[in-house]
Amino acid sequence: MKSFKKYDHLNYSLAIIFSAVVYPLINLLLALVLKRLIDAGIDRNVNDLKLAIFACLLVCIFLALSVFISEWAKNKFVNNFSKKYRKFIFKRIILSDLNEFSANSVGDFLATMTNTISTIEEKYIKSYFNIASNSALLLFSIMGMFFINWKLSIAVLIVSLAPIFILNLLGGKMQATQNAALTQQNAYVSKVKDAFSGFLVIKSFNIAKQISTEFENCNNKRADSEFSLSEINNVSVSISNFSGYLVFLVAYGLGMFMVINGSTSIGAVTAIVQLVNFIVMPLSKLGIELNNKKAGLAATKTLNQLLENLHTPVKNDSNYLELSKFEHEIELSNVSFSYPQKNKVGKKVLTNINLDIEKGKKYALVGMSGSGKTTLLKLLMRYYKLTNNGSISIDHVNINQINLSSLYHLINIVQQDVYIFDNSLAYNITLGQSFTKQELNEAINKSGLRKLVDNNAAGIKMNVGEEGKELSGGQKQRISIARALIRRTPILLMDEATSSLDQKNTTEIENAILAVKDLTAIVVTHKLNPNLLQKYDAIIFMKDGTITEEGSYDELMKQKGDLYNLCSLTIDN
Ligand SMILES: Nc1ncnc2c1ncn2[C@@H]1O[C@H](COP(=O)(O)OP(=O)(O)OP(=O)(O)O)[C@@H](O)[C@H]1O
Repeated sequence: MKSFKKYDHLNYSLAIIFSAVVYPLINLLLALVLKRLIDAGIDRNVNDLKLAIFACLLVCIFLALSVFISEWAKNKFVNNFSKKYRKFIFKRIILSDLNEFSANSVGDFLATMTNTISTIEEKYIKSYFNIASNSALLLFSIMGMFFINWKLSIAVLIVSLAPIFILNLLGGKMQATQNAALTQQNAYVSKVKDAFSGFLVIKSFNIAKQISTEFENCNNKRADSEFSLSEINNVSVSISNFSGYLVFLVAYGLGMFMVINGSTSIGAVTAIVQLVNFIVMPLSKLGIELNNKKAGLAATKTLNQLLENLHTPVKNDSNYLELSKFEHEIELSNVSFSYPQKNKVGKKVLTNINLDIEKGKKYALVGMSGSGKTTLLKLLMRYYKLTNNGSISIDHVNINQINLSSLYHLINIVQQDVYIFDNSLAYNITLGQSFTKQELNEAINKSGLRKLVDNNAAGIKMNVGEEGKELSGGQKQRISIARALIRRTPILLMDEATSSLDQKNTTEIENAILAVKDLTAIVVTHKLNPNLLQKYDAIIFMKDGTITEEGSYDELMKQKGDLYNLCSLTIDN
């Protein structure tokens, strides 16, 4: 809890003061004025009785006020905690590196942002306050009882404390069961996510029945683990209830014996029974809350394990260089790369790549499937960091030393798989950043989206649906191209960005990119159109993770090497 207080110090302190100090104190006062009231009645002392009634009324008002303030402050704290903690976790996830993010499934993150955080809020945070207030209530009530009659108090205490030991034994089992329940809940969220995201595959391959069976297994395990949890809760509540009844029996029974033999008054027994209420109730709640806290702790551990694998974002980016312009060249020197793998060394995907990319030139990156073209672009985007093997620099500055936001002002990528947000067409191009109307129109025209905009009554405000379901594959790719063009970064990477477009549209878009004078572009393409390839300053040919040829289209065709062979293969087919 220590680390959670920082989310709202003021309301945390208010809640603790009112629930763990003010409320139990006033409660104790109520028992004492009640004793005065009953004894005044039995003594037939009207003045004392009037005074005691007035005092009781005042105490009741303060009691109600203190409950209101402590609940308000507690809810406010939980509310602020919930806002800030979710924001903090979301930021940690969204700012993580691509390889750290890919080490977990999206379902894991979804479950963390829903189930795990809710369990921490509901079980850990709320139980913390409840434990504090119930412990204080218990302590003040015991003190009051001892003050009124210590002998009766000892008997009541012995009966009250027995169930705590029994409940404590259940705590370990509770934590293990909660862990298991959380794992099942997370698996359930992942399964549901997979089923709905892969709806089209499920329909097309006729596997709805099999997926339903998988869901049923997962759902049964989730429900069973929830039931095990409720069973342990049920046992806790029953033990607490039974001990509660027993405490009343001892307080009333023994108290009345003491009244008969004249060692205490009826007022004192009533006050003690009133205080017993505040021993029984907190005791039964404490058992439950201690178990809740253990369950909440288990969720906190799960979340911390996930965060441990995500790097802490650097607050002060001053260690990194700001690069505001691209003036000369990108240099790849001895670049070798393997994708990071858990507990083993991954297969080498790139070997000793040496390449100079000059400002303003256009390069076509060509090669067989799996030869490493996409990987090369990913390294230029610094999605993965090169560690020992080689370096990539822009204008002689190693990209590992450039701060990411300034790097992405220089370089941008259009990928084959486009993620479309459930928002308007304009939002999907600007991504919520501000651009002028003219800039937006220019990007729409160059990416070939004009017809789509003009044919829709809502124009650029048209909603494209969840994951762009109201768009064709080609339209999604055009949006991705518009996203890159509007940003006018001096370096543009295109990874089969026109694969869903026909030859005419591909030619139009590639021509538009080739025509941008100062733009440095690397375009991965499988469409080996001689008319287009001739327009590139150079063609880079990749094979098995290495560059085997580099030169203009005419030079490479004359060489009759890899490009020639690939083009012949394409024409033959
Ligand atoms: N995230 C990854 N983890 C491990 N290996 C990967 C990963 N991504 C790609 N690879 C492997 O790296 C190699 C190169 O893949 P890459 O996607 O760079 O090739 P490519 O030339 O772009 O292929 P294509 O033309 O089919 O898109 C392949 O053998 C692939 O299996």
